Amino acid sequence: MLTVRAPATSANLGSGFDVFGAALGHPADVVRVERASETTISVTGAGAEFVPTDPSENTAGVVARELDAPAHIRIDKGVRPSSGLGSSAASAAGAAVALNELYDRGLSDEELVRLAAEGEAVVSGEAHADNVAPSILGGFTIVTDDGITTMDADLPVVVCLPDIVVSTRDARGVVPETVGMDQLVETVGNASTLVAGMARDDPELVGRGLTDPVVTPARAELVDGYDAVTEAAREAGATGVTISGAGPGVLAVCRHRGQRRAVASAMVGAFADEGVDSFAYQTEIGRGAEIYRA
Ligand SMILES: Nc1ncnc2c1ncn2[C@@H]1O[C@H](COP(=O)(O)OP(=O)(O)O)[C@@H](O)[C@H]1O
Ligand SMILES: N[C@@H](CCOP(=O)(O)O)C(=O)O
Repeated sequence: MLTVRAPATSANLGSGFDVFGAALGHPADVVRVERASETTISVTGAGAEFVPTDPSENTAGVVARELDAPAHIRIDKGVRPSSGLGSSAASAAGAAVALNELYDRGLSDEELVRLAAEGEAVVSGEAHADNVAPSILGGFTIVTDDGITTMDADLPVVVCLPDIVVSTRDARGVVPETVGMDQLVETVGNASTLVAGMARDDPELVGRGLTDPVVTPARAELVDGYDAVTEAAREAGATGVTISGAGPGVLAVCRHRGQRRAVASAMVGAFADEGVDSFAYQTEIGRGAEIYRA
């Protein structure tokens, strides 16, 4: 038996649609694997009732199939499904790391990310790796067709999770198919600012770089109260705010750790004013998947 803790992640970070991602200190999925002749899956924890146990529909089961590594897989969900916090990716990442170790396959980090992305494809319809990369590698990640760049980053964040469901598949449906040159220039500028901010652990630059004129405005329509929550977080001191992944989670970058409480409370309060219950994680950019032997 082998246990892996695979963290939640926040993809896109506004200006880096389908490219940027960051591991969060918490929450996380815990994936336990045991060799078996056939793969079985059991799921407990947050939103377990919404997670399929058929291996061909579960991201962890698809990873086991792709790696030809049958196992009894037990998933304890810390990351609520359809949250924008990479829930399905955390299980895929945890399974990839765990089964690679259990079966001694010796895959490289990059191979593990590609394998976990295949698991993700069962949910979103395509193999995007911007959640599985940070869940496996930790820190801030940049995923392109040419490879993965990782960066350690020390940044306090709040992620507020409203009690509404937005599936990644639906949220991909509202993304505009074309962009104008002005929007392209603005996005490149903001993405560059964000990367410089990550390299310097500078919350002002990262906050500025979170702004995106294309994807986030389209998706904000799916998140009740998004504008009010953004304004409240900024008033409480956040340097920048955006939708986490495909939503409905909302991510705010803070200047220092001590500020997270006020930002979290402002965001929860603003959602409540719109009649939406929510929970805020006060966290930071964190480590990638970790193996525990039991
Ligand atoms: N191991 C898994 N953990 C969570 N969700 C899973 C898993 N396998 C399949 N799913 C499906 O993935 C969907 C959630 O994924 P997604 O929409 O990408 O949300 P998130 O933003 O939280 O990743 C749900 O419909 C769920 O049934
Ligand atoms: N780049 C993807 C990321 C989806 O993240 P999730 O946490 O909502 O699964 C997208 O924006 O569609």
